[in-house]
Amino acid sequence: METESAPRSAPVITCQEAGSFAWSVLAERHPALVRKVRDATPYPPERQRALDALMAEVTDGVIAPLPEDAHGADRWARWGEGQLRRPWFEVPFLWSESYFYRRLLEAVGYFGPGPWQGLDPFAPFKAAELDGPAVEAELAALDALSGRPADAQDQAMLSSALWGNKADLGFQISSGDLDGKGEHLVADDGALLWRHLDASPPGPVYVLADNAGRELLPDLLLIDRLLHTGRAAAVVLHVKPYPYYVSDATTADVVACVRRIAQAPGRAGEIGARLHDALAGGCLLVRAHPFSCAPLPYAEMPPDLRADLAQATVTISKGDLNYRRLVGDRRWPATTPFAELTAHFPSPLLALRTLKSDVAVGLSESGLAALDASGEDWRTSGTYAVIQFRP
Ligand SMILES: O=P(O)(O)OC[C@@]1(O)O[C@H](CO)[C@@H](O)[C@@H]1O
Repeated sequence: METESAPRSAPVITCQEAGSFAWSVLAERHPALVRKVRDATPYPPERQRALDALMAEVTDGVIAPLPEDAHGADRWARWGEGQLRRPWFEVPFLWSESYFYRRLLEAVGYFGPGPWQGLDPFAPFKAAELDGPAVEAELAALDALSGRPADAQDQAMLSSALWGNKADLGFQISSGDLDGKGEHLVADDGALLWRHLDASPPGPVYVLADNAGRELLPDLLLIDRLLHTGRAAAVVLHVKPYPYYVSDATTADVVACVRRIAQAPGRAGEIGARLHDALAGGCLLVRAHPFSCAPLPYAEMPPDLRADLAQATVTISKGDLNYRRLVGDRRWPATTPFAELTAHFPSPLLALRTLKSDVAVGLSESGLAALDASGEDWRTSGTYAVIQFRP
């Protein structure tokens, strides 16, 4: 039985159960991703052999450490204590999925030395998304928005940043769905964010970024709104230090998105110019901390990152993976309070997340009952979302 002093616990999610969502990621999504990476970039035979070896290891082998001289090998040896040399499907899902991306980069020679160093294996997918017609239409819609009342503009920016999270390329590999039909917000603390910001002296707002392209574009529009309305004195955007989870944003992706917005006509172009100036002037700061690609929950963040985030008026966390890392990738009862599981976080916190994995918390009893009665895969379909705030 839970007592007041005993911290909550719940089983950690692993990939062991055949047919489970986590199992499908390792058994199906990752092989499909490796095929796509090979189709998109003509890697030479030795790189392809390394990819084959990785896939064989995931299926039949045990988790091998990185070579001793590999980029971040020490860090990964530390993060891997208790997980290395075990079968891939037995270790925590959060850990195996994250390490898979690190090993994929090793296989394609991303960290070098050598001629393939620095080539983002996911860049072709990210670029195609940014060049697509949907982006043009989304940016053009900003012209009509500028005539709306200020609070409607706030809401629209928050909502776009939330639903932009559906635009995750890893998710599309298995679902093929990005049309936005049947979306439902099952927890909405959006008003609490605006109230919190309006009641606080303008300080730094932190954003834990998720995907590039069609998610990062609305994130940047929201960032501009926070800066332009004076609610944020500065914004600190935490991105990934290297390509990760297919479409996760790196500094290069931020620059590409700001360029794309600035090239658009009308209001979007104006916002793009402001974002360019905010970056150049130091009001919009980009950080790429190694822990952003760690296979661990945020409760275990290192002291330097904790001290950085503690300065935030509020931290806005984007996406499913960040959410799993915030609350812990466990089979929590879905009514477990969000505030309780995120009490470890060093600043007020807002999570914008579409549900794309088994973790769900902070739901009401009645909301949960309705979701369970829907007969849908509501935890993983990407059509349900939450906006959850913890002061
Ligand atoms: O963090 P994001 O981009 O919202 O989602 C990442 C994701 O696609 O990856 C995992 C499975 O691969 C799931 O947690 C989730 O569906």
